[in-house]
Amino acid sequence: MSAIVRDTLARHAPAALATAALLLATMLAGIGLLGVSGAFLTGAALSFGVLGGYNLFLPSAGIRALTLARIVCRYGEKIVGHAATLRIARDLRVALFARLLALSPAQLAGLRGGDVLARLLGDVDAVDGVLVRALAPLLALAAAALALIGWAARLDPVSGAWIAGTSLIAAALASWRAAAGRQRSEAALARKRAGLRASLHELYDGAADLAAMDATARWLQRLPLEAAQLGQRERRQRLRAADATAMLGAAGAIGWTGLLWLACDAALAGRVSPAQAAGLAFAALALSELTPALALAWQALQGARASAHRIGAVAGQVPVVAEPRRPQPLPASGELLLDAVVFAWPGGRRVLDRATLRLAPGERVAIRGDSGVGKSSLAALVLRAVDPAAGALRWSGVDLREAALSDWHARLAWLPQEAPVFAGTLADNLRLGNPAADEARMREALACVQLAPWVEAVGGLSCWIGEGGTTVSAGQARRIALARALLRDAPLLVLDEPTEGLDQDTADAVMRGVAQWCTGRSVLVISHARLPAGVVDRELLLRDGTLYPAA
Ligand SMILES: Nc1ncnc2c1ncn2[C@@H]1O[C@H](COP(=O)(O)OP(=O)(O)OP(=O)(O)O)[C@@H](O)[C@H]1O
Repeated sequence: MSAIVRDTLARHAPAALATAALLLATMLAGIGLLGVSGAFLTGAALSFGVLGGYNLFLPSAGIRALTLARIVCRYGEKIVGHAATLRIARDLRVALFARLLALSPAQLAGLRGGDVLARLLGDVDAVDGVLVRALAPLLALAAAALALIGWAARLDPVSGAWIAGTSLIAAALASWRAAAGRQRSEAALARKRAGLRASLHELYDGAADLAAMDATARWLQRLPLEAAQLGQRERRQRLRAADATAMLGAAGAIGWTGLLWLACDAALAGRVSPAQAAGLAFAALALSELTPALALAWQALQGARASAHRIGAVAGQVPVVAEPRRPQPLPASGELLLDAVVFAWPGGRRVLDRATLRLAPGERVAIRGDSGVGKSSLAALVLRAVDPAAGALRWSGVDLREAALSDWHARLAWLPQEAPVFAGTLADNLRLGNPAADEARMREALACVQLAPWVEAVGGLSCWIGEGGTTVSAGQARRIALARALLRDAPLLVLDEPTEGLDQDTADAVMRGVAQWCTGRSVLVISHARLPAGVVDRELLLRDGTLYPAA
């Protein structure tokens, strides 16, 4: 089982035990209720007409007490169990999300976006219910069976042995039905669910492109097929659960018929009173009614194990960028040095080969180079999304591998190549860069990226922007993301293609504004475009993994 699932469940073990205890109390109250009722009715019927021959009050008080206890315990079990389930879901999602964040994009590259979402939602759902749907019922049922066996054995050892034997057979039947190939089929089911979710996610994400390519119909054809396959598997699972339940029900009925015969025999032989024999038979009946739940509990356990495995497959990855044991303090500002850096993506060619760059405090440097030459890879190294194979990146002499990631990221503002625009107001989007930025500062940043007239036209900073920037043009979205990066109060800015998609005049005006805004801060600009004079202090060309002064 994955460590984050094990640790999360272990943290909630007291709640799990409380749930199992309440469920056990509910079961015992139910068993006792039927047993006492059976004994009461039989005793009362047999003493009919005998004045003062039967004490009606004690059993009827017992019945009332057990009824009340059953209701209260059931209520308590629901409250405690569901609260624990929700807390487990919360903790697991947070822990898994934190693990996902620590992984480099390359480590998640093998997973479809929808699949990651499926692990965060569907698989966590399957695991969080393991207490209420599987562990608590299994524990409580075992304890209730033991309690009944103990009581029955004291009353009549033959009946006790019979209940013990039939309970063992029921448990063996349930685990046999759960074991054979079940783990594999639950894993396949979880994979199919994730696959369908991922396809839907991609359909939604790429709807415009699919429509433009006239490929929507072809894509849509896949969905019913995937849904049908999933439906088929789920039906098969349900049938298996139904047949295991029926099997357990039949075993329980046969076992109970045998017990009825044994109880009558014990009464006739005078080993127990008729009322006790009836109590025994009815209590065993209550237990046999509970045993079919074993099948569902086993199935929930297997489903949770398969999902825990899927969560572990993602969460168990070791982040390629490790945090140092004893982080070195990082100066607030300083020189960035790429010192003979060598880097290759896993399985790829050397993208950087002893690349060296010295970026003095307040200096602005542009890096140019052909597409695919490694400019964004260099930015990934600066961000420490990955670490170099040889050489080092240093900030004021401190190797970045020796510093805490959060400390380093606090010194950075980054505009990625595919910067997202989030659903919310323009102000919400800008404050992601700097939560303390006031309206005047945000307006200045927008003016710097040549968006001031547009902001007035759309009604100000409270203008709503759709998810992915659906209500703004690509160039506007790019500039909103750039303004967000500018607002961040960091000594080093890394801007990856800041003017992509802009016309030359606007691009030049934006870059002049950026240069002015960033006076005193270090800037690393990755750009295909020629920058206007004065925007950067130096231009470098990345070729064959090495940085050269640009001509
Ligand atoms: N996450 C990644 N995993 C594996 N390989 C990658 C990854 N990112 C980039 N690469 C590879 O590294 C090489 C350099 O890519 P990079 O994105 O750094 O180039 P670039 O100069 O920024 O290109 P462009 O100007 O087109 O954005 C390419 O061959 C690319 O396929």
